[in-house]
Amino acid sequence: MERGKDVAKLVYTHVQGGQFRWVTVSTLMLALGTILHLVSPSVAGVTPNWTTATYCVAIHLTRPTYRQSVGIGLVAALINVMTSKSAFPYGNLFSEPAGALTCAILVSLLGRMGSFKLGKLELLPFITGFLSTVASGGVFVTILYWVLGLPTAVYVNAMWPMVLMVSLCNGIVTPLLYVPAKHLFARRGYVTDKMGTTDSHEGLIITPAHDAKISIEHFNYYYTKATTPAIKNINLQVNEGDFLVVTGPAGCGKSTLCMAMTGAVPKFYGGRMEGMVFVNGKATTQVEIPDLATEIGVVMADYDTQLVTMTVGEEVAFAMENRGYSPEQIKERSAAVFKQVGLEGMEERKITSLSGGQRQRLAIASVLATDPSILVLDEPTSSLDPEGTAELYKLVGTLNREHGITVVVIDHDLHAVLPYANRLVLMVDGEIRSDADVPTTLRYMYEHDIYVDALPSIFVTYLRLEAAGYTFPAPWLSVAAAKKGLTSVVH
Ligand SMILES: Nc1ncnc2c1ncn2[C@@H]1O[C@H](COP(=O)(O)OP(=O)(O)OP(=O)(O)O)[C@@H](O)[C@H]1O
Repeated sequence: MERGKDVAKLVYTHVQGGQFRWVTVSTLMLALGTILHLVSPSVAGVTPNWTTATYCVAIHLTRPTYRQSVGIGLVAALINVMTSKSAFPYGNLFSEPAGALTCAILVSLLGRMGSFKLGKLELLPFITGFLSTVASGGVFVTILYWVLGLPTAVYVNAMWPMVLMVSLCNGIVTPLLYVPAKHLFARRGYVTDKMGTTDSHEGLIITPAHDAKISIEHFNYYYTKATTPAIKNINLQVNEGDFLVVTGPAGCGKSTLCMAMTGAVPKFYGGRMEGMVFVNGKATTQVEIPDLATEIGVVMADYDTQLVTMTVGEEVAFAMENRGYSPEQIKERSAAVFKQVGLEGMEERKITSLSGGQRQRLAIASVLATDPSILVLDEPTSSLDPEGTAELYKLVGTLNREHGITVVVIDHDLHAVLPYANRLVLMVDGEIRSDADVPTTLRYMYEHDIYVDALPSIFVTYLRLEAAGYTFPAPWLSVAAAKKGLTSVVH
């Protein structure tokens, strides 16, 4: 274990696609393999085993675990069984997992021994393409020999030579597929140009400098392939009980900051991160995204995409089932959460029959189900009408004040949310320009002419009257505050 790592010097690079990268890449490669398998002609009865060649490429590029590799092999086997014209294709169910496992073992063992190169040519895809096909073909013909009771002479003199010929073909086609696939996926950010450059913070002890619910320290972030950072040197602490609003012009980095709080930046989006984001004292690079979700619940602007079941009750239960709650716990917690968000009695309703505002509440209920202490809402009102917006923020304000949930809201539309906020952060071009109480940041925006369109008109009126020489006991963030202020002047 390394101790005392300076957070300002931490760097973490990650490839895009996170923990599901191997699924994406192997699915695309197997789809290509299936097409090639269906269209490629055979020369003198010999054709490459395209399925094996394509999953070898996927395993090379993403380096899945042995178990994941066997899974890739099983998917390949099912494709082969379904597309095969052979009388007994079921041997594939054993042969393809064996081929995929052989490839994974070779990539892992030989990869550790360094790069095998002949000039610029990488030899590893040739070796794995050949030997994985020997393994998979060998298992396949051996099963065929046993099941069909074929003569040993046929097995030795016809089947094995055929396996070796196909393996040789695969030794040639695997590198031919590997090179363009590597460049293509690297261009999309799914694999790094140099395999093995993904950093790991495993084993490091990384501690926050601040005792906050969320502590963002010396944080810079570059999206994959970006040359300029989307987030620049951010230091921000969200304290327990805060209702923090983050605002700023389009493209200033608000959503990126929000995703960094959930660990999705950089663990899902990939890219390069400097510094650290801590949630409840844990470095986000050292916690898996689903584990972080029990501490920090996130509702996105397109909240409908977060709803995956048919009924309201199932939606909230689903979140808890995934976290291993017992049926009794699910019942008890569901009732509490529906009460919190004001959806009691709607458990049996179809989600499609709910209004936009109700679906938004349901999305909040399902993230609250696992009892996170922090709630992050990224532009939650973008598809709500003014009434729905007001109701939503009333609910979030109650969750904050009465249930002690720390809240971070990202929004353009400030007038509805600010009456509940205790802090307002202004971001411009990836940087924080103001982090203060609400009136101070609003005044900063007005005086520096930054994003003034978002200023609540009541506050602008207050500032104009103040500039004209009137003084009021408190700034105006609501009509009620303005009435109070005006009354104090008149009387
Ligand atoms: N997946 C991505 N890949 C590459 N660049 C991205 C990606 N998402 C955002 N960016 C870039 O990062 C910068 C910050 O974007 P972000 O979405 O965080 O801003 P925002 O303030 O939330 O914008 P908006 O208010 O329009 O939602 C922008 O320049 C954007 O183009």
